[in-house]
Amino acid sequence: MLVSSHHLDGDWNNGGTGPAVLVRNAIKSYGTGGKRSSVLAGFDMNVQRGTIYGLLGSSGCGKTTLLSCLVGRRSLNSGEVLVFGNKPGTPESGIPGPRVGYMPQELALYGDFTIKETLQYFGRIYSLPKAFVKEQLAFLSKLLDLPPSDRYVKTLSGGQKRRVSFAVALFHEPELLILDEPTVGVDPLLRRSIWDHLIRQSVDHGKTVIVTTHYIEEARQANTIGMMRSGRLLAEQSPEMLLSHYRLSSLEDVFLKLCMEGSGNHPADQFNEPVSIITPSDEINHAVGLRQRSVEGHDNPSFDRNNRIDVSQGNIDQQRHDNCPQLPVIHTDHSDAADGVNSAANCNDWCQSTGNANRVKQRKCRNQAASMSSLHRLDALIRKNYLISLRNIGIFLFIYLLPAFQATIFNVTLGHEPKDLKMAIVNDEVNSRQGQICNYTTDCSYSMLSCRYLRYVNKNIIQVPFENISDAMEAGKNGRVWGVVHFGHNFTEEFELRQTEGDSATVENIMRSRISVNMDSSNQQIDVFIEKWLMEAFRDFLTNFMTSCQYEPEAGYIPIVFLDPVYGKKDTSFTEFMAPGLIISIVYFMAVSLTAGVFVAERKQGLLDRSLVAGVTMIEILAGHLFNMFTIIMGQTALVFVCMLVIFNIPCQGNLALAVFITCLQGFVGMCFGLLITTACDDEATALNLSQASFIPLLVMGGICWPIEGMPYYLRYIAYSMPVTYAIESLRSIFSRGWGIEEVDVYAGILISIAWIFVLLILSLIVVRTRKYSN
Ligand SMILES: Nc1ncnc2c1ncn2[C@@H]1O[C@H](COP(=O)(O)OP(=O)(O)OP(=O)(O)O)[C@@H](O)[C@H]1O
Repeated sequence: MLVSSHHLDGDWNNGGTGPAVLVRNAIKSYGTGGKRSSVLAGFDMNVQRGTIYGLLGSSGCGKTTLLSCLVGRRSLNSGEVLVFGNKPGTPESGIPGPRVGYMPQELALYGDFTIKETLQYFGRIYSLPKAFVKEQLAFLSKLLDLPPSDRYVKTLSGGQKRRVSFAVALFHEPELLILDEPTVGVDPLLRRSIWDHLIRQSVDHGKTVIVTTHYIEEARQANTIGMMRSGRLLAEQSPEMLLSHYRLSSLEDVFLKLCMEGSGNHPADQFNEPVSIITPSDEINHAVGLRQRSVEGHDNPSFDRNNRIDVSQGNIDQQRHDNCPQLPVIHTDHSDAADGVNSAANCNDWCQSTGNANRVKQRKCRNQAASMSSLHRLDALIRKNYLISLRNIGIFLFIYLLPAFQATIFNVTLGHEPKDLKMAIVNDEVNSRQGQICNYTTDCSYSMLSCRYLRYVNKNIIQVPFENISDAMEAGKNGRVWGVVHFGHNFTEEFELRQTEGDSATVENIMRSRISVNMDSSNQQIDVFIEKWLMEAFRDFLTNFMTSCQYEPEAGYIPIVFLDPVYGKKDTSFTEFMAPGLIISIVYFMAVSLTAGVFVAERKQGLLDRSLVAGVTMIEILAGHLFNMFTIIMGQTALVFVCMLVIFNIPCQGNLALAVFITCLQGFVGMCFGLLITTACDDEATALNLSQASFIPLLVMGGICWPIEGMPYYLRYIAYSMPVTYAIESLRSIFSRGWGIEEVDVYAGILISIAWIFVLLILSLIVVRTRKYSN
């Protein structure tokens, strides 16, 4: 193969003379079983420090896959990747982290940020000083011809967005730049400017650059070119050597020739000797000239800003900088962040001890130390989340107010008595054909008692008189009335006989003294209400009649009486029964869907990959979201309680603070469940579907709208194993019984909610640790 003569066991720790990146026999495939597709098939690569490496290959040959393995976002199936002598992803490698600047192929920017805010976000992630951020912003704006920094990213053209994306990769001046097609959509002048910058970064500052490009000819400006096909390296040499060896004038022709020579499987192994440099185009002349001038000094004022400092200290500083991250790292069993801090602290000590660090080097050391701080990154993430919320203030307010709005809808619509229910009344006691009308008596006379009874029927029932039972039944069948109430011809006489006969009343007498009702029982709730009202009407009628006859009012009524309730009040409304369940379910489900949606949206927006490569851990990203969600849940809970208790007067007999606490806990349970969904799902739709799928089972089985005692026994076990069930019982006990935390029904809800939070968090962490996330 046409390769330069570096060895696998390069001198990694001799002050930075070993290869920056080394890949050996890399194998990577996607999918499993029959769907398995091989992307890297024994790929080798050797990138020297302080050089530019142009990686060329046809679309889909695995370039992006390789780069994602270099930045620690993916891992190989087998083979070895070493970056600065360490495996990416290990704490000692510093990658992901500030040592690498990554420009992914996707834009990986927040549309809602301005250019300035985008760079400020990364400034915070890397803990860069404000003055440096400002300086870099001005410098990169000029270099990359960026639009005004207060322009929102979403309003930029495709090319402008790519330049902003490029600026992000360059921003913290990393040791290793990994750029996936940085010059796509960039005009030729700007492209030259970008390459000039890359060359200066490599020559003057010893930065290593790996760049993929589809513009094969622009790769002539690289020190080394790696030509790749079908997951293998066809050649790895300087562009000049490639051109001269094949005696061709363009790299494109070389690539074609290489592909044809061995169909990508038999690289030109025969060639190993250096050959004379051919520089046929102006571009190459320019590039070579630039490299030359860069070594000697500077000719481009736009780069003099901080390069002068580095050039003066050139090699010494570079060696120190290279050494920094390779200082011994204290290995602990703590988190990545802790390891990172140790590593950074060692570096910082070393840098300070030299006593010779110039401004730039001090900054780098400081950056490296501080950027490892998890708190800084968390701060950056939390600010970013709030900024995004503010940028979408309409949606944000909607989210904040939605639970209160839902609670309002619940109170306005549910639990009220149905009104204007038509009932057919067939009263054969009153012969209207003969001009008879109801005689409403109030004394003790047994006269037209049917009419007297009907006066006590609840006003929510509209009495519709019918001549005969068949017409009334027909109206019932047609849905014009909810039922038929029928009094026989001699209802009053039969009723009187039954009263006087008492226990000796005959069956015929009993049958004829009844008020018979046929209900349309298709609507259970209406059926229950009408039945209740007709029964109540009879009780009131009888009480009135007995009183007027100076009998004991309750003498003729069924001998069961409901006295004052132990807890609550008589006729507790359905609204009051449902309120605790509703409060919990609203807060819980808002938390589930918000958390599930927000993180997947973050992945979709694209900055996730970039943040992760910058050294932000998945746990920090999740913690940032949880912090933002926490404030939202607190606000939502407060608004729901105000709505329920103050506006709609739902009574709370117990400790309000305890009720709010349990509700907030349930919000956190929902948040953790959302977190689990979000960590397990790859796309927004699946995450939202999953969160919605959990809605109905919880609603019907959590005891929100139906008592758990009404469920089959086997279902009760499932119901009680749900996260909301005990909390709803707790809240109900506080609301209607006024119970405190000493009661088992109340503290069970608290303890079980806390247990759920832990279980869901641990499951989420397990998923996070076992998965690699990408946009
Ligand atoms: N997550 C994935 N799951 C399955 N296949 C994938 C995945 N990512 C990439 N691939 C496949 O792997 C192959 C290599 O993809 P990769 O993105 O690395 O190519 P590339 O060389 O960067 O292409 P381009 O130049 O067009 O960006 C492609 O066939 C692609 O479809």
